Amino acid sequence: MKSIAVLPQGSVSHEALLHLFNGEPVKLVHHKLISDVFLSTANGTTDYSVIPIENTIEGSVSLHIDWLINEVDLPMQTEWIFPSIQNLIGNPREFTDTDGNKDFTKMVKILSHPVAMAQCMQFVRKHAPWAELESVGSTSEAVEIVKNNPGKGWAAIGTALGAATHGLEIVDRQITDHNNNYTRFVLVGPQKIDLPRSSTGVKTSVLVTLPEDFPGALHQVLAAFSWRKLNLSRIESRPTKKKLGTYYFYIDVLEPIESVLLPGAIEEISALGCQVRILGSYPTYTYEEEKAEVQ
Ligand SMILES: O=C(O)C(=O)C[C@]1(C(=O)O)C=C[C@@H](O)C=C1
Repeated sequence: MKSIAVLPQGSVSHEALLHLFNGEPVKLVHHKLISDVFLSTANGTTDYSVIPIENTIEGSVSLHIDWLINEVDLPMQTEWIFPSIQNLIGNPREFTDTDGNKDFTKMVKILSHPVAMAQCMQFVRKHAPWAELESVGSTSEAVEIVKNNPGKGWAAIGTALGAATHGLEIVDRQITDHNNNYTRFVLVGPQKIDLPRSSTGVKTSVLVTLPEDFPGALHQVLAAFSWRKLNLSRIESRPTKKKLGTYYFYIDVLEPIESVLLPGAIEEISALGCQVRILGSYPTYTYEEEKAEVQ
């Protein structure tokens, strides 16, 4: 049975993983921090790690992309999209007035994962702008902390599964600022994986470092893809962390690495003096509702 490292039970990552495996038995190894999720597969304890890398509202989860680039050498083996549905979770009796109406004036503190918190900032500013905000390692850790601190006016932003896991109630349902809130997850690990569902596409993620003092280098890199009509779905720059003003370009190409034209493009880019690293070439799975909304 495959073993998979993932954030704690009831996190969005956990929900997303259950969706991807669609009932196929897997051994889950939960970790409080995403760094430990990465390290678990990097040091061989688990076969794969679940990593959130991009969100509709918040954009790239930069910390996780930086880990993939700088801290570990774990190929991406699959990518899938899953909705992040966030709720306000706590003990409703703490947030109800004497007439039984919702009353957030006693909300002292709201805890969540920083990405989940950012997805709900309009709600927070509107209903409890006075509340202290505290970031923790996952939405489910936030729920657990609230559960362990009753009567203090604390609430968590998290999933319905997180509320059920820790025996707390949903005070307000679906509080995300935009309805179409999806997260792109990747499964990283040394081995390819076969999944019990059919993929919706294939992608290759490439990391390109440009040579210094080469005017027009990025233009030439992009030209190597464009004249071959290789479709790019994302390009993003990240600091190399080695010298101020030097960047990697993270590029997603909608082709498998073994396609006819992609190896030629990579050769051409290397010949320009760029360093090229393949982060993975893998199947992608689109969430059905998201596909319908985008079309
Ligand atoms: O805290 C969680 O529940 C997570 O799975 C982490 C995470 C993230 O790192 O982006 C995953 C998806 C959500 O959109 C918000 C938080």
